[in-house]
Amino acid sequence: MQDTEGSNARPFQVDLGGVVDLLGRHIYSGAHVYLRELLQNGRDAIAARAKVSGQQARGSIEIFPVGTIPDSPEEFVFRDSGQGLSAAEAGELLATVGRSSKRDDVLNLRDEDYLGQFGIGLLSCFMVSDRIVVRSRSVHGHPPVEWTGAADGTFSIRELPEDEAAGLAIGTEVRLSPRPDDAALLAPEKVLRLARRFGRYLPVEVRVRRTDDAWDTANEPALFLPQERPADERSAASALEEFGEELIQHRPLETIELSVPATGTQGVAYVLPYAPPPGARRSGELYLGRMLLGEDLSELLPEWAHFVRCVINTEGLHPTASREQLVADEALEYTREEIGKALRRWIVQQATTRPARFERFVAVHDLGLKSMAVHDDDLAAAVLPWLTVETSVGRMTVHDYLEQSRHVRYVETVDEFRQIAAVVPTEHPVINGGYTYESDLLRRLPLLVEDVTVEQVQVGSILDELAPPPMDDRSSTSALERRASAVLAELGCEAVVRSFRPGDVSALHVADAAAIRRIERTEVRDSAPGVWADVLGGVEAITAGKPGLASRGTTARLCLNWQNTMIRQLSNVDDQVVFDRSVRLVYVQALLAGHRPLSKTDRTVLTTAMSDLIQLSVGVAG
Ligand SMILES: Nc1ncnc2c1ncn2[C@@H]1O[C@H](COP(=O)(O)OP(=O)(O)OP(=O)(O)O)[C@@H](O)[C@H]1O
Repeated sequence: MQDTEGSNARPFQVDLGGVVDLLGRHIYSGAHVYLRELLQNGRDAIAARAKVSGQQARGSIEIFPVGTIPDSPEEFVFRDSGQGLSAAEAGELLATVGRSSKRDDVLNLRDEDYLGQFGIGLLSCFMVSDRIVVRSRSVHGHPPVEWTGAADGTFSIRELPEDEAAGLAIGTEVRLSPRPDDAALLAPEKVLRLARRFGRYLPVEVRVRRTDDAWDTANEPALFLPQERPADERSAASALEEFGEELIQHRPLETIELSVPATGTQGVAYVLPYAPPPGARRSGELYLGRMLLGEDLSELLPEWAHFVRCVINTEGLHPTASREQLVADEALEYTREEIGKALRRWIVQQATTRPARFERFVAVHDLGLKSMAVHDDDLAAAVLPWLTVETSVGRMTVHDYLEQSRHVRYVETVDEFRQIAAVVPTEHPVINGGYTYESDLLRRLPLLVEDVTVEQVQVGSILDELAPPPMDDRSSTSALERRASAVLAELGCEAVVRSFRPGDVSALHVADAAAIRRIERTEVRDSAPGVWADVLGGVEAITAGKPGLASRGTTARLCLNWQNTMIRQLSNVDDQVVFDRSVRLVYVQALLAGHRPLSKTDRTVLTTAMSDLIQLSVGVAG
């Protein structure tokens, strides 16, 4: 192995301009983070001073945006009352990229009392200024010091004579002279906004100087943390609710407290009073050591937690170098799981102890709850009874359905449901399992609720449940079936006659999933040109050629209702043209009643049949 300590060993050279460019373009989301990094250094220095003195003094940060210092209007000044730096510390810490006093370099761990750890934060000031001047007076009594760093990669240090350091209290002052293009980022309004955004919950006082020599305070109580709420329970609850209202711009439906002590994570989840759009991000506010880390909580919240907006502070999780995300480590995974458990616990508890309020919650977040319940048996068992389903006798909760019948019948698709919903006997309603997650949940019902059986109903079998016409009428109905089937053959449909309620439904168009797919293929093939039509034709040929996939049994059926007066009259029509056109109209009407879109052929059938019938009746009348 080569001896790196030999005479050939040389230190790495760092191109400061390149590093700053790297920070600005690839690590930080923008130059505005310079203020966050300064706030964080100030906060850490104040924490370090409190450790040294053993006192819990609050400490303060004062920011003078550009234009607020009368004799130096071009300058931006940031002051903290932290522990300060000696000349030796400034030389070592401020000018060494990657050197931090806040990390255990052996274990490479962040000291949890501090936010910094990477030793790059101060460099972010070079994104807005070509020069950084740090003046500092150490709590340890060292002489005051001035460190000046330049964007060209050079720095100088000098001890400040007391007359020059007059007015420099214990702590550190950072002076920036913004480049003209970046001056707006250091102007009073912007600075106050950034100070509030990143630092409003910091445990140190943060004040921003105004042009009229007054101060604005950036701090606000972190009401999402229990220790910062008013002592009396009522005011605490209403303060928390108001806080949520400001966050989500609506009155939250419910408020859920979150706490994961092992990672020092605490906060609040507000239940949204509206269903978020599908694919909405899990957003909110995430603070690390009470400083804003970001607004995207997708790493910290379980995937299904779309129905809440959270404000969370963590002391124990680790930031990435950008300080805008969390490191995906075990601690993060553990915290996400614990938050997931807390949300689930809340749901289960609400379902069992506060049914009325829970019903309100379910009404808004039905879909979100279904998506959660699909992967979680405990949750599913608790919430399923409260979820609503569409049945052939109207919308109802699963609980109400089970009150009527412990045998659950459902169809797999919305199409199938529409075909048969009108004719299913009311005493055995069928559930529409075609909506997202519904069939999955229904299939698992017997595992979750005692004494329940589930049956997936095929539309064909519903047809079989319908009564055949009375024996006495069989010769008429058989003839009707034969004649109507002949008319419908070219439409890929077969006629059957049954007797069912309600009598005003003249016919049902019944096709199971395979038949519907075949019909759709045919429709697309007929309207698609060239290659695509050939491909679909090929599929047709394959399914027709293989016994297992044979299109026999995938034929759609038109089920004529013998209880319907018009159908009975139809069986007496001798005129073949009138019969033909009428059957076609009944067919299209049944398609429309089943909410099936009309294909080009169907539309032609409809218009031709209508105009023929009109001509015939005009002829009869004339
Ligand atoms: N205001 C300050 N008061 C006292 N020491 C400071 C101050 N600002 C910076 N330092 C010292 O300089 C070191 C380097 O600071 P820098 O902001 O570059 O990195 P960091 O805060 O350690 O880590 P990070 O990159 O995560 O912010 C700090 O670790 C700290 O010891």
